[in-house]
Amino acid sequence: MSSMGTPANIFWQECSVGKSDRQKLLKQKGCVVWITGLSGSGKSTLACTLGRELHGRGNLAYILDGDNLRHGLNKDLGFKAEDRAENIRRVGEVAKLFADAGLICIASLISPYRRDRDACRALLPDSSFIEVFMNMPLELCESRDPKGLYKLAREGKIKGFTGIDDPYEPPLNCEIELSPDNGVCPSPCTMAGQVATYLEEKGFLHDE
Ligand SMILES: Nc1ncnc2c1ncn2[C@@H]1O[C@H](COP(=O)(O)OS(=O)(=O)O)[C@@H](OP(=O)(O)O)[C@H]1O
Ligand SMILES: Nc1ncnc2c1ncn2[C@@H]1O[C@H](COP(=O)(O)OP(=O)(O)O)[C@@H](O)[C@H]1O
Repeated sequence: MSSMGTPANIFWQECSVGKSDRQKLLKQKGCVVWITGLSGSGKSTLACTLGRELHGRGNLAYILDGDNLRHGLNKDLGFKAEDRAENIRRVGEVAKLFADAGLICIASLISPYRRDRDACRALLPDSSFIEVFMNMPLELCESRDPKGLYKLAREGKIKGFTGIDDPYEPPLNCEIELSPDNGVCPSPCTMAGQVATYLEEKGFLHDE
């Protein structure tokens, strides 16, 4: 069996209830909000705050958080480039299913490689993959260090830590870039509001 392309002797099964029917039911359009950035840049905080904001507006959203998925679906994966690529590929496929279900899927992962993120983008229909770049300086992320992982990485106790001795490739053409304003990081509510406004303006929060 090949790991690429369409497997032999496998046929696509169509069903009578489709994505547009589900979107009408939910009164919204399925999409993927993909939050990328360094550890400690605020990805999970933004994902949760945005999830809460959308819930308050009556929209159905679901969060796929890298840390959480590594407890189950991706528990067999580590942090080598191939493992990160497989991690992102699986989450991209799951996110695609959630979007097809009609949900606003919020994926929050470091996803350090541009190629892996672009492969996820290519899975989604036009403009329904919204890449949000948490463009926070390494010094800020490291000063937060809520899990103590930067400290361990600096001490050489974790090898291949993103931003320390492993790469992070910033997006070249993301839909939304969030960064400090005059050296101050905007509040989670402000940033979630900015993403929600984008979704509203692009028509994802309604079905018409
Ligand atoms: N080596 C190394 N590099 C980066 N991060 C590490 C590493 N080891 C463990 N962790 C913890 O794993 C969380 C990142 O998981 P992700 O699935 O988002 O990573 S990736 O997208 O596959 O790169 C990440 O969570 P966040 O801090 O929320 O980003 C870390 O807590
Ligand atoms: N906008 C923000 N302003 C101030 N502190 C923040 C903000 N967003 C997140 N934080 C704090 O920074 C730390 C890392 O945030 P987190 O969401 O866990 O980042 P990530 O998921 O990217 O690792 C946490 O302690 C969190 O409370």
